[in-house]
Amino acid sequence: MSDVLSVRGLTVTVRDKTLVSDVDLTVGPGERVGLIGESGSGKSLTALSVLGLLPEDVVAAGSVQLTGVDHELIGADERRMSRVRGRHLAMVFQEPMTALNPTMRVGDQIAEAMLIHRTVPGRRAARAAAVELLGRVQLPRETMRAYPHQLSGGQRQRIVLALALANDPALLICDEPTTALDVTVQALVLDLIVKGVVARSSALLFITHDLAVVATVCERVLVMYGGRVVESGPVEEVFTRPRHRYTEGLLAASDLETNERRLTTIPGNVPPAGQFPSGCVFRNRCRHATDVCSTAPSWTGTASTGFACHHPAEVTTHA
Ligand SMILES: Nc1ncnc2c1ncn2[C@@H]1O[C@H](COP(=O)(O)OP(=O)(O)OP(=O)(O)O)[C@@H](O)[C@H]1O
Repeated sequence: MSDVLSVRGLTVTVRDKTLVSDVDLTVGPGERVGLIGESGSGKSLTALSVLGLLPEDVVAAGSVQLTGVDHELIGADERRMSRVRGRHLAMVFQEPMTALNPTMRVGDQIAEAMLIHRTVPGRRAARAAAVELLGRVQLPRETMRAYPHQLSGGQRQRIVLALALANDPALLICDEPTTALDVTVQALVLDLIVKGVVARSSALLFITHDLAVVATVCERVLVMYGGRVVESGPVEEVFTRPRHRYTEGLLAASDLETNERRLTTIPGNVPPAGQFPSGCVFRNRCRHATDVCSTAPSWTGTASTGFACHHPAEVTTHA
């Protein structure tokens, strides 16, 4: 099957300064791809180029193709891009308030997103679908009547996720979606993002500087440095056998343990990397990332039955 997103030779410039150079990037159907790199490495500009949301003085060149859209996205005018965004391509940014209308009830905002793109037959169906979407992000029906300011940061980000997924986009782009959230709700929002894209077979491009999050959420990763992609590959491969010196440094500076190191520290019935059941969203990491499981690991299970991480707060089964 052909790629959902295909970025070829993307270069971003401001006046005579090149900020992103010759980036190639693909995301396959249903694939979850991470884009990592230090601050200023060009991750957000790459995403904004795909979304057609670059600031006025910043110019993108190259090619961006999206499945289901029969025109080139680079250089497409705002009229065309507004038909693509929210329908074929959706996004969740760091700050949920920037994506929400403060004067409108959130139920109406979700319903409106479907009505604008005519993916539902009418207002009644849109409201019913909005209630269902709220349920999928674990918010009660009553949330329909809430205004954004009446909700917590985590609840708002779940509304933004419901909005983003409302029209079953082929691709969801998340740029640091949990960075501004309290650590206690970060894991829940990440889990809902993964469940949301898996349920819809949507592809995911996930931007973060947090390697533990990439290991939890993504299957493949691209590493950016100085506006270029310097390394890419399956997450386990890049994180255990980095080829580029910058990736090595990034790993060393993070609190992410390599599979090898972690497996030697985890007692019990944990198999070597690569033997985890295919389709296991969290692979050999629990959703609590390194904080709890690497210091007090407690894994049980076998390759045939799946694995469970027994965290005090909850049990995550990896099947
Ligand atoms: N409008 C602009 N004009 C000039 N330079 C810009 C503009 N926007 C971004 N840049 C520069 O482009 C480079 C890449 O920025 P970008 O926001 O893509 O980085 P990033 O990897 O997403 O970083 P972060 O993780 O901090 O968000 C940075 O050096 C930034 O200062």
